[in-house]
Amino acid sequence: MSRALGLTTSNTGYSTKKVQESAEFLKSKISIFPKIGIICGSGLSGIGDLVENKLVIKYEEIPSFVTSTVPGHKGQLVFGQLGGKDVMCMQGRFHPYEGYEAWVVGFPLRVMKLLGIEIVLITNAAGGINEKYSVGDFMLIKDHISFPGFGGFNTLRGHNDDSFGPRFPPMSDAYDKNLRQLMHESAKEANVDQYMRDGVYCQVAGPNFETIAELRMLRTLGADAVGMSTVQEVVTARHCGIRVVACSLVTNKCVLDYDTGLAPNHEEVLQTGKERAQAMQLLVTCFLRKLSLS
Ligand SMILES: O=P(O)(O)O[C@@H]1C[C@H](O)[C@@H](CO)O1
Ligand code: HPA
Repeated sequence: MSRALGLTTSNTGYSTKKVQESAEFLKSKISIFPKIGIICGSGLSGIGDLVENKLVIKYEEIPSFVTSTVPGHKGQLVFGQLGGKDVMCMQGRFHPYEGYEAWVVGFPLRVMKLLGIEIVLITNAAGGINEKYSVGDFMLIKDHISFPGFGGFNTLRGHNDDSFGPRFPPMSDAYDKNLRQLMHESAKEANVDQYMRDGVYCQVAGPNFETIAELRMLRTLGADAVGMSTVQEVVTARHCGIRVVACSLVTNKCVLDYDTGLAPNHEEVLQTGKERAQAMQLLVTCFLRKLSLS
């Protein structure tokens, strides 16, 4: 708070009390406490459908949770087992373009932290900028560029709760090296390594898809794929010490040339998700099987 001028910060961001209320509610419903969180991207909610011995909790039942408004995002938490591990799976995420503040988008990660989650596996649908990428490829995220973040739309903006993490957390180690290595090994085992890329994910605010000039700029800046999510989740997770592994499904090729007549659309994104659902599920399941927890 800036009291000297009689001012207060306009947005204090996370309310620890609200995070605790959500976590307490969930603790009252579950009997097994998973160490792994999963976030399903657009069209990828099938990962959550595979969870065994499911306990499903709708977002609207959870205190202080908002709802998913985007087709392809079911808006529910699934607790159970996948790949032999206890997991907590978000079937549906929150995006800035839905009108949610950045801290609201990151909120579930703080709830995960209070529930004891140590690793989060994040998936998303993204447009392929790198010309070597094909529709249906997976891109293991090695780093990110956040346009909303540069613009001040940062999940950590406002009051810092030191009990979660430091005011100025590093992001140079955002994507865990060992988990990425394990994901590559899992891709080999799942026989999908021929589709596996390593790349830089760029988050834009959306909801419109990018112009050709914007995409050319992103390509020049080193982005391999572009999407409208993930970064607020990653930053919130890393701030409170949750390890992150994140994988994009390239659902469409970005249109980088004029006069092609091509235009991306959400139906195409969901369709690719459907077509590659099984491969993604296999990859995730293999990864979970190989993962050893402390
Ligand atoms: O939630 P993700 O990032 O997987 O969804 C992407 C970005 C937009 O929400 C949508 C565009 O089709 O897919
Ligand atoms: N741009 C931004 N977000 C996306 C895209 C895209 O081309 N495809 C899926 N999500």
